[in-house]
Amino acid sequence: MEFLDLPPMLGAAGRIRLPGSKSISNRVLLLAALAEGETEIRDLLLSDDVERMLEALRALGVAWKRDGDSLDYRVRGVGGPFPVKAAELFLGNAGTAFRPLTAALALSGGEYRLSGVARMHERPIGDLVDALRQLGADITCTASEGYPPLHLRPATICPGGVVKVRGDVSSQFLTALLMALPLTGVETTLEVVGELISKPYVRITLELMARFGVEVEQHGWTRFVVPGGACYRSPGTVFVEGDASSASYFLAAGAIGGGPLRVEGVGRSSIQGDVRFAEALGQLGAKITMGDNWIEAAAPDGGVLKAFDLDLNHIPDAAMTLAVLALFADGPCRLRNIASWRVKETDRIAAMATELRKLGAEVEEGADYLTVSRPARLRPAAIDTYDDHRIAMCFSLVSLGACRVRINDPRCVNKTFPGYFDAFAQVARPVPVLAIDGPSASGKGTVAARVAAALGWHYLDSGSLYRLVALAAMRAGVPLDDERGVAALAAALPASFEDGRVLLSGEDVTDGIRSEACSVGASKVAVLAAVRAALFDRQRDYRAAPGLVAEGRDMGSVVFPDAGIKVFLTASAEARAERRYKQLIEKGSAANMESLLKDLQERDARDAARPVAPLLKLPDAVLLDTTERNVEQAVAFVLDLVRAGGEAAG
Ligand SMILES: Nc1ncnc2c1ncn2[C@@H]1O[C@H](COP(=O)(O)OP(=O)(O)OP(=O)(O)O)[C@@H](O)[C@H]1O
Ligand SMILES: Nc1ccn([C@H]2C[C@H](O)[C@@H](COP(=O)(O)O)O2)c(=O)n1
Repeated sequence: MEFLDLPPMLGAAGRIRLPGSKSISNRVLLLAALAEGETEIRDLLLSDDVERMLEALRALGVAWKRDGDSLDYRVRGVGGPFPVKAAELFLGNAGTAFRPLTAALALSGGEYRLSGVARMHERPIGDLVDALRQLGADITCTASEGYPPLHLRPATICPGGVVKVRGDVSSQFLTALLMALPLTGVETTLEVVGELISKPYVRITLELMARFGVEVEQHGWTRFVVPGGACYRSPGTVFVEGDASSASYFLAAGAIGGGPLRVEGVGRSSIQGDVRFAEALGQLGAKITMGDNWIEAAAPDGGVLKAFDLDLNHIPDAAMTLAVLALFADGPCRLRNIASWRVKETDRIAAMATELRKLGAEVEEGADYLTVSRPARLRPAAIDTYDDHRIAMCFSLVSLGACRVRINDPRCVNKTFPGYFDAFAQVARPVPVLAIDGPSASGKGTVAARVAAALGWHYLDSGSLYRLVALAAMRAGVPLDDERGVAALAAALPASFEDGRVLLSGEDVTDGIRSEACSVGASKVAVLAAVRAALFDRQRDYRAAPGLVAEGRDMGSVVFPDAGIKVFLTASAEARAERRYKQLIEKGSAANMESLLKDLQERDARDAARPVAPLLKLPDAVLLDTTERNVEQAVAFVLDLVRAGGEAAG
């Protein structure tokens, strides 16, 4: 499974230009296709769901053209029902394509088969099918009644009168009927049965239909009269707003990551309901400012968001972002009236509850609500994303809680925001890491500890972990080449570090792990892949604000490959043996230069030749050879490098 590891972040600020709105893009494409005349669509969203709509339109006889590599498209409308009367359409998991196309095709007098991915076939469409059958449409649910795939056959459509449609499962059913009914040319009334959910999305539909020349008479949220004799006409050019649901992740990042963080492409004049996410964020204490086409968020005074209890029926998609923000609030939070989450890309109530719990949150899940209580400390976790773009995007925010997080299958964001993680990386500042790797006795430990002290950063001596594992194995009588046995010890290593002392099960072993037996043992257990894997997360947990200096053999290559500065610190084998010799003599231990040099060369060879995480100088590491440099000079060199942002050369 592909995954993306996000390190803990220090904060987030900056500006993001949002991709186009998915809801507007797919509605405008369909309206432009059914309209008379050519429509120029600017800033269309480029994503999987929009691709599905574009492919379907082409298969249905609608000519469209992209202007070079831009986000601008020209659609030549067919001025009525689709001209192609037989087609098989695969619509992935795009609800905004599947539902409206079902309605438009049911009224187009052809034979069509519509299918999608497995999850699409679990998402209900029965309410829309029932409504279309009232008009005379011939629709068969080929696998299971009420669910895709669908088979549509030519039928005698009898428009006019009143068509009833349920509005309490998905507002897309009403949207689909509203957009398709002008194809009949006959005035028809839609009556909503049950409480209409996600009303702002219906508002987008009505607003866009009006731009294409069809004004629907609206009676509250229960009756909609689609006029007779009306047909869609191209308005010429349509600009697609930025996606307000996508804006939610960045506004949230500004609120928990300090900010200010500005999103461009949506604002006060937006027709998307999800701009009201900003209002909700304001209720949590975030500082929100807004212009016609932008919104900016910054952390509340005091830095902590207020706990909330909100009805989120009007912003079901952006509400997922609030579920993650509950991890940053000062008390238990409740998200109410979100039953529609159950029939989205996945059962989002169940999925969010499961993933929030992995982070240590206490979550209560109801039919249409979630309550979330943050843990005292977030626990790093691998988040499953259920092929749901919004789960991937909203859980990226966890990294702003001083917590590393793994996002499994991160490409699922392609559904609506293919460049999401690049955009997130533009505004989120990771906790910096300085990685110092090099051979034994090169001076890494001495230099790293001094640099860390000078910067006020944390310090990781990764070699001491391998030394501790070797010591624990020798004490437990586990052979050093017993990979499973040693890895089991490494996974549960009862080690701690206090004021420069190293403790194993509470016993001070600071000097003990520096013995030659432990040095040789460490280099033996370090070749075992399972041991390295067992220590991997433990090392990554050292990354904490304000920064980390990590030293060892694979800090820059494996444990912190995204380290901002990488140093390869070395010295000639003779210089290193001499330093080790002096070190031992000063401690009152016996030492022999010749055997020290031989041991060191053997260990160098073992560290460099092992197949897992071998010691090597990475192309992006700065070489620091200390053969002719003393400790102070080496420390000054590294500090200069940090101050220059890692650009100086060795
Ligand atoms: N540039 C230097 N010049 C002279 N002596 C140095 C220099 N750097 C470190 N030393 C000395 O060399 C000895 C070994 O250094 P240190 O323990 O920091 O190396 P190391 O690379 O961390 O070793 P190991 O990998 O075995 O833990 C120490 O006594 C240290 O004071
Ligand atoms: N990241 C690391 C750190 C250390 N090792 C190995 C290499 C040595 O043989 C042993 C002890 O390390 P030292 O204290 O000398 O730095 O552990 C490693 O493989 N990877």
